[in-house]
Amino acid sequence: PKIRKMLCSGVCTSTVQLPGKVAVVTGANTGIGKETAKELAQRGARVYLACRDIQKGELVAREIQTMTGNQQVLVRKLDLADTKSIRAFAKDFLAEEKHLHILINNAGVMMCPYSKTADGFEMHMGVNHLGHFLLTHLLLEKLKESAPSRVVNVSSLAHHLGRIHFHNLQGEKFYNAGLAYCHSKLANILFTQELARRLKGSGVTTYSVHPGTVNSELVRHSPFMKWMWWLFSFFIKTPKQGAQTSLYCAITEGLEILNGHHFSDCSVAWVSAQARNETIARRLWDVSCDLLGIPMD
Ligand SMILES: NC(=O)c1ccc[n+]([C@@H]2O[C@H](COP(=O)([O-])OP(=O)(O)OC[C@H]3O[C@@H](n4cnc5c(N)ncnc54)[C@H](OP(=O)(O)O)[C@@H]3O)[C@@H](O)[C@H]2O)c1
Repeated sequence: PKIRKMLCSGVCTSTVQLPGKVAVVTGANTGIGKETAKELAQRGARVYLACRDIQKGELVAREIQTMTGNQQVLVRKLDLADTKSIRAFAKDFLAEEKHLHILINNAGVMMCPYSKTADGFEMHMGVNHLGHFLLTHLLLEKLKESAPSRVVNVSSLAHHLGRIHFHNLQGEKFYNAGLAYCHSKLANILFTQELARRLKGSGVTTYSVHPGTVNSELVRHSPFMKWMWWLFSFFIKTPKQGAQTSLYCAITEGLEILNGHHFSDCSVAWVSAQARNETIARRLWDVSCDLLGIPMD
């Protein structure tokens, strides 16, 4: 238990309550996203579970409603591997809701065999980075109108192994499933830093997080990783523990001065040299806009 406590530190101790606040959590039907949504609902927020599988989402929404007594837990369809679905989600959300105070870009895929999204993007880059990039762009005005508001991008320690190869962003030339995940998690941090720079003074702040090594379904595509997760399951975080840093960045008072920073175990964490490179962050922003057909400013 002592080793586990040491490895699984970082608890969000904030007592902030969230009545009247609106939150969206992507990939909220399982793992870290589900626990993050539960924590937000527990504090009284209206929480949208943005899931690609509505049935799974409804089951979880009922579970959270029963556990927290908060009936304002809603499920909406969002498939980040399809820009049409992202646009439809945003359109309906904007029509339905007056505010958005917390956006948690949590959903993710890891170590998929080479495959493409509906729009032809490599799956890791498409879902983990481009999907959330577009979603955030579409919801940005609402976040600004609702300020103070926050965007939390769930990245990973694995970003240290990532590189942004602009000539091979779609990974077609030399595909490695493990590295493809790392590249997309690096993109999450670069996106956060560029977004923070662009949002300065708007009242919207943004953070990237490493949730820790968490026992979840993320390793579903890799039998080896599944076995490793099983072997070390006693030492790694539970999804509830994994949700703490996202929650910390979403609700902790006074965190605005750390706009754009990366967090792990509810503290500021070190990022790789490439993740600190402003030129790469700006170029990735422009390339992402170009790929998604978003006008560049
Ligand atoms: N677990 C770890 O050790 C760890 C470490 C570092 C970072 N992270 C990050 O933490 C985040 C959450 O991961 P997790 O561990 O909770 O994994 P998980 O249990 O596999 O949950 C991932 C969530 O993302 C959803 N998702 C996948 N593809 C999607 C798509 N195309 N559209 C919409 N939703 C989609 C999944 O939906 P379905 O259930 O429908 O597939 C699921 O709800 C990820 O960004 C991951 O990279 C995890």
